[in-house]
Amino acid sequence: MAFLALDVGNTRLKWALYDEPRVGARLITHGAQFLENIETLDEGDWSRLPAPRWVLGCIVAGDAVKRRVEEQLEMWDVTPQWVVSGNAEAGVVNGYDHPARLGSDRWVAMIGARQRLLAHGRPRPCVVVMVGTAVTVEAIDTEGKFLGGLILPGHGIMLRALESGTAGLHVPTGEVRDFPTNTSDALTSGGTFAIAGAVQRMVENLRQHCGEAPEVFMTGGAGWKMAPSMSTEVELVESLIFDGLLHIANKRLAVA
Ligand SMILES: Nc1ncnc2c1ncn2[C@@H]1O[C@H](COP(=O)(O)OP(=O)(O)O)[C@@H](O)[C@H]1O
Ligand SMILES: CC(C)(COP(=O)(O)O)[C@@H](O)C(=O)NCCC(=O)O
Ligand SMILES: [K+]
Repeated sequence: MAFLALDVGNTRLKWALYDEPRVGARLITHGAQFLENIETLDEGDWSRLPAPRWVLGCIVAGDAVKRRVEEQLEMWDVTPQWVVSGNAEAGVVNGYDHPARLGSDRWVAMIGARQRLLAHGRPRPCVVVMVGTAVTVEAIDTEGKFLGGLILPGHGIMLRALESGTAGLHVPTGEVRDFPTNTSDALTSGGTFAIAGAVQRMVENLRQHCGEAPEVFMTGGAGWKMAPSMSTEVELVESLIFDGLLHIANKRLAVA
């Protein structure tokens, strides 16, 4: 019986259909839509899918978007479940001041990352970077406690902020250069190294805290653009949120 996993961010809805709500389930098909095109899903991408028996997702895009997604899901006889960040799940302990206020995408990605880390062998500290509309950089210690994380603007927001706040920064996208010598390259490199620098700092903070170099996972729609410019080794895992959702589904749904 099929399981639909959803990740609704501030720019795009990402979806993945699996044959079961279980770790190691087979991916049947997947896709993404920009939020402005959500209304096309029921008659478009989703129209020929086998009907899912379960839908589990994380959403950070607000209630209006959530209602629009739920309207599309009415094509099937299924009630979606949305993850709320909790105090602890799948071996990750939430150190946020108010655990439920942590973005559920961040929580789910950390659960996916921790499981992947444990599958690699001995527990280690890890940093989880998500490069989407915003960029988040999370720190998890050796025991699986989420110590805290950074939120910074993504590439697009950084560029739009500079464009709207200045007279002379309206230029095409440039290249990432160590020493940029034109405005386009200066802007593109500035944004990229702002993110890379934040990650490097968090890696150092966590290494100092835990006494061991962390493993670094990167995900998100713009992760592939960031990964080559990182100063530390990163593992790019596009499916981190879906991996986390499968883990949660495995516990909540597979036994039912
Ligand atoms: N096909 C694409 N077209 C435009 N931007 C893309 C595309 N794929 C990835 N991106 C980049 O990824 C970001 C969105 O990534 P995503 O992980 O979907 O964000 P969110 O989870 O916040 O919705 C955009 O801001 C853009 O920089
Ligand atoms: C930080 C975020 C805006 C990231 O959103 P995204 O880039 O994935 O669209 C989102 O996780 C969010 O709204 N979080 C709630 C506040 C918090 O995590 O502290
Ligand atoms: K996201």
